[in-house]
Amino acid sequence: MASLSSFPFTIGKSSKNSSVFQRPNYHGPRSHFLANRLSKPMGCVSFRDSMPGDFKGLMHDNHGRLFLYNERLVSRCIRCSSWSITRLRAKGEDYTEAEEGTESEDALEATIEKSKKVLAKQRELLRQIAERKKLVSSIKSSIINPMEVELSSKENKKSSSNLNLGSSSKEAIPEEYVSGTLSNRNVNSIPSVTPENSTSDSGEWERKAMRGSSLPKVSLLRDSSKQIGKITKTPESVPLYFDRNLADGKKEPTESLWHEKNALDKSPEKTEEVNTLPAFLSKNAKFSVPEEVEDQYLEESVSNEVNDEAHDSKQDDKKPPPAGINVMNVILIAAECAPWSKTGGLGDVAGALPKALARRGHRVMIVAPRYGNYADGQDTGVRKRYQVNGQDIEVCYFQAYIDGVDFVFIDSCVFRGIEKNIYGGNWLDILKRMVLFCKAAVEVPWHVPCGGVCYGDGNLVFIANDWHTALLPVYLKAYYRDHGLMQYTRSVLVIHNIAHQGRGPIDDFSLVGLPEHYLDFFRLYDPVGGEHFNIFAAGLKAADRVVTVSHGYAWELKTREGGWGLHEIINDNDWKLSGIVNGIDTKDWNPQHDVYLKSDTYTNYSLETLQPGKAQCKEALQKELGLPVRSDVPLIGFIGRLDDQKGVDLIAEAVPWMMGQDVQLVMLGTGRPDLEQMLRQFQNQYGDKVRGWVGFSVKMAHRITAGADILLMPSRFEPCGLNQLYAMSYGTIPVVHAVGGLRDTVKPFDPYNETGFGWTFDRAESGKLIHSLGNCLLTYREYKKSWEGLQRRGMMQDLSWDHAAQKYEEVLVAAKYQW
Ligand SMILES: Nc1ncnc2c1ncn2[C@@H]1O[C@H](COP(=O)(O)OP(=O)(O)O[C@H]2O[C@H](CO)[C@@H](O)[C@H](O)[C@H]2O)[C@@H](O)[C@H]1O
Repeated sequence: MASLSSFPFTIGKSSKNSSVFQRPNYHGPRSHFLANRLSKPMGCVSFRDSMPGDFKGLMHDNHGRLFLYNERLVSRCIRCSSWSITRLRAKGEDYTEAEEGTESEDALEATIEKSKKVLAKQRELLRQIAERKKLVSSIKSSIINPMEVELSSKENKKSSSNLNLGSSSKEAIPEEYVSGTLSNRNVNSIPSVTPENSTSDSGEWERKAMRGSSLPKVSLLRDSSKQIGKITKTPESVPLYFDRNLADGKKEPTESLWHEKNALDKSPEKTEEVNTLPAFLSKNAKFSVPEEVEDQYLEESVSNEVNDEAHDSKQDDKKPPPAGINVMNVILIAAECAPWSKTGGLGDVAGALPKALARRGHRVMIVAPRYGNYADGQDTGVRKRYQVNGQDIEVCYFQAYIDGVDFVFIDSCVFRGIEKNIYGGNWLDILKRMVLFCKAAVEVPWHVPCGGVCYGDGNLVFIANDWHTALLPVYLKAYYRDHGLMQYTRSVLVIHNIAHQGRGPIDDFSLVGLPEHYLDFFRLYDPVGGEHFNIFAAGLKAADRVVTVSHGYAWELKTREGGWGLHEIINDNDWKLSGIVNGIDTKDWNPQHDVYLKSDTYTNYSLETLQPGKAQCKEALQKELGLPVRSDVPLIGFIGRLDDQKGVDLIAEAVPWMMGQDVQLVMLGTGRPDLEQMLRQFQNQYGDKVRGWVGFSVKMAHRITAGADILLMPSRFEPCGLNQLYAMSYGTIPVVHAVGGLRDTVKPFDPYNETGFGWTFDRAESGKLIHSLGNCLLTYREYKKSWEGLQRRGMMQDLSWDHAAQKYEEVLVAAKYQW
């Protein structure tokens, strides 16, 4: 750290406006409870985006505790993590008394000296604690050993009677424990796993513990009497709940089924009350925290700090994660998550963004409903009950750790069996499902141990998605932050599609279980709906930050046409809105590895094998769909929901023209019955040229993307659009309406400079579509080199989530420091 004396400043009086930067300086028990939920020291902290302009370029040490910037000394209270800022005075600078006080130069120097001593003492104390922790750790390992030793070999029996402290105890430890090979073989027999066993930073040990799925889930909670979430059964011992009604084929939870199922849920033998905090729905719930819980958090926090200190030297030679000092705990919640549940782009994003954030070093969880009996995910044994419209509904939590991400699936009778129709049922059914989901999701960081440890609320940010989960930021605020809890937890709401808002009559407010004064968050008037209840509106107001999925759409949302009645709220909250273009999951959507191209004469291909590979896929697609197998005919594809948004009617209007061309057209989609019928009709009418596949088939979507030459996306509006991104990465040329994310991502072809990725048209009209498609077909037929150039440029783009994840991180950090 830069020495204080090397700076040309002396300490002056605290700046009057410093309070704007200060978190409340609590020192009572509650505040420690909260402060310690900051989980671990934040490391060095940059305020770039969150501090006012004059704080840019903050200088700081490596542990986030003391910073010097311009004329201010910024320090962080180690006990409660609050910040304080002290104005420094430049040497020789003359301040008036009224402004800066009258401290003498000597007194100020003395203060600096005193601060230095305090810091040195703190360091020394931390060092000592680290030493002791190491000692305790080695004692614990020695205690574990004898149990294993008895099981494994008589030879090592000696060691159990020979427990020594410090280095000598190491001799008693069989080699396998020291080298760490134990975890692969006998992990179930370890009575407890503690952070002290780890050799890396606390974030890392949490992740490592999570990988060992066979570890007893509660073993990391040190003292069962102090556990926050007491789990009384191991996952294996909890019977899976099987709903006969659903097995019998009753799929959609109707109003009566809703009641019926809850009656089942209430059966005493199935109910397993979990003693957890906070339980805001319990009648006796009080927003207070028992002493012992606070103690535990205090202990854990100190332990984390100590571990961090102790491991500093080891970390030095490790490559830090890209997120560096900005590493956070992130919980993304979404109504769908690919590959388990998907009706469109939201599922793709929920399945991929968390992984990209995890690659940057964040601890990331995705929470989604458990619609089916997913093979992935173990029952954590945690049971909770929530009130929804006067009914008491039980949920349980399943958990899996995949690709560095914790997947938590919320299981309840109201979600089960609707994986093919996740937004099915009437408005009230859907609303109740989302209320239940959001109430359960906001408590996940308290109840669901991932790798043995709950996320807690420190350094935590929720990412909610679309109206289905827009209640979460509201619950976070109403149930917690308004009561002084979860003060350091933030929420970000992502707009994937503003056209769906969760609208209902104003009376529906009574269903969401919020205090009366929250009605104004939901109340909205617009000429279409009149005065109504609007969930998206409430989420936009309550969230700390709002993201939408492209820059173009961020702009459109603020217009009367693009905001769908919410433009005024969005304009009012413009300061917290960012546009971030989606990425694609390059594991799933990659022509080189695509699993759906490995059979039925399809083939994987790359930039190097583009021509033969794509030609083979085209031939395979034509065969599979029963179209004439011809390599010279341009094959045009469309994939998407059959509704107004996707501009299917524009394609319909263009079909007669298209059929006059030598082309083939393949359309895959599901949605509005009249549009589905239209697809069937085209196929009947133009059997040798058109195939209309009505249904949802991920396999066909991949195969069309690979086998088609051209992808049509005449969307009337498109927040981002993923199909054009998939198409470009498969060497398929997009022809799109230049709107929202389509305009952002498809740079029009410039034949003079041989740049661009496809064709765009500027108005959602069939004539414009025909014009662009005509130029595209001409290039396909007459300018083979240009065509190949278009394909190659598209494939060479980095469309992965990594770039977008970095942008999300900036938003998360901005939210974190927003007070
Ligand atoms: N019948 C079918 N069979 C198989 N797969 C099908 C299918 N119909 C659609 N799909 C798949 O669903 C996804 C649709 O993604 P989009 O981005 O086009 O859609 P959507 O409008 O749902 O999402 C909203 O959210 C996303 C994510 O932010 C935004 O990109 C988008 O603009 C916004 O409207 C793609 O993976 C596509 O292949």
